[in-house]
Amino acid sequence: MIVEEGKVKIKLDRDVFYNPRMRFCRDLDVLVWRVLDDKREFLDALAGTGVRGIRAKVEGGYDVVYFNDRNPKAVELIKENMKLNGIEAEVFNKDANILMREKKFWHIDLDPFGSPAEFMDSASFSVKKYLSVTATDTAAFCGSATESGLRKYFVFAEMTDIYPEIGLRALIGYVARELAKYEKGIEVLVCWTKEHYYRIHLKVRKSLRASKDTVKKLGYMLYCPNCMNRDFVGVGECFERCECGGRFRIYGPIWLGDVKDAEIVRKMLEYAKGKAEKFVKAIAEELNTPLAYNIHALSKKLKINPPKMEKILTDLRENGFTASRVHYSGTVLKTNAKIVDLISLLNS
Ligand SMILES: C[S@@+](CC[C@H](N)C(=O)[O-])C[C@H]1O[C@@H](n2cnc3c(N)ncnc32)[C@H](O)[C@@H]1O
Repeated sequence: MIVEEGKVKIKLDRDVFYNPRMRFCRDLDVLVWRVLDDKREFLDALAGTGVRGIRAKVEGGYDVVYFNDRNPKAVELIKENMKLNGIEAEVFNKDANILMREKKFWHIDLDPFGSPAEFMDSASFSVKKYLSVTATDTAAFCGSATESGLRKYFVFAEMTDIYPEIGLRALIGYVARELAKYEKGIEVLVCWTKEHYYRIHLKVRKSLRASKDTVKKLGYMLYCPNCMNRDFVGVGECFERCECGGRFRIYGPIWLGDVKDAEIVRKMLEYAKGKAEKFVKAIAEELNTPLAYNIHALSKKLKINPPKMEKILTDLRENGFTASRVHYSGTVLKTNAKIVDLISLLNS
């Protein structure tokens, strides 16, 4: 069977993984790859059918693409798919960790089954400029599988009303920590969460300065289960009890820095169409702050009917606060307002 995706054709095989549900993710990836300015080479490290690498070459504008998969059947299929799309590239049949230890790559794409953990050390060693990572074990990052998050990533989280925000930032924070071991720092170009996965695109810079700056952007969310208050502190910072008297829970480490490069997202919008345009617009309009609230969860706690999102956003802005929607939920907003200010607006 052959499927069409974007501008490419992909032959499928029942012994090689291909998920049609990730097509939208790959459509967004193509937008990112198109707007990067320094495209030297791209490693599709866990390639499956080769769809990502083929789209990186045909639609993303990469001259040199490498493919790798340890499944020999995937390697055969990648070669057939390269022919089908008229492209030439080197295809490796190795354990991705070995390949990334043997050779350094400009742009590495990691699209594993579930967790990226087993590949992060070698990818961090190898990567020179760009790193794209998928994680589908969202439960470990967002707090619904707390023990697994601790074991795999040394991230402690529990479920809160803004678990997608915390999960995505926990993944970025984890990848940043892995890179920092090799004196590499990051900037987040763009990232998103949708359905069952997180996807992050990072610019990597190798320098002591960059890695020091990156580590300074790691920290924790303080969350009071009693009153739903939340705050953020850097590593080593002191905190006190919540104003309500409740004891804070500490979730993290998570990334507290920006979650997008506005210029990259603006350029992505120039090419985005239809569903992708709507999604990228939502990312563009979202504030960079980690301070987010789920208005429905908060309204339930206050025993009031949740207001229309547009109304509460307007109220916040009219009262001098920043406010935006988020790309991953219709009931979550971001703002610089403290919970007491938000509650007083919700109650007014
Ligand atoms: C989720 S699939 C990749 C899907 C593909 N990137 C796509 O967009 O359709 C993960 C792939 O990684 C391969 N894989 C798993 N562990 C690996 C390893 N240690 N080294 C190399 N390939 C590996 C599997 O054979 C599988 O094809």
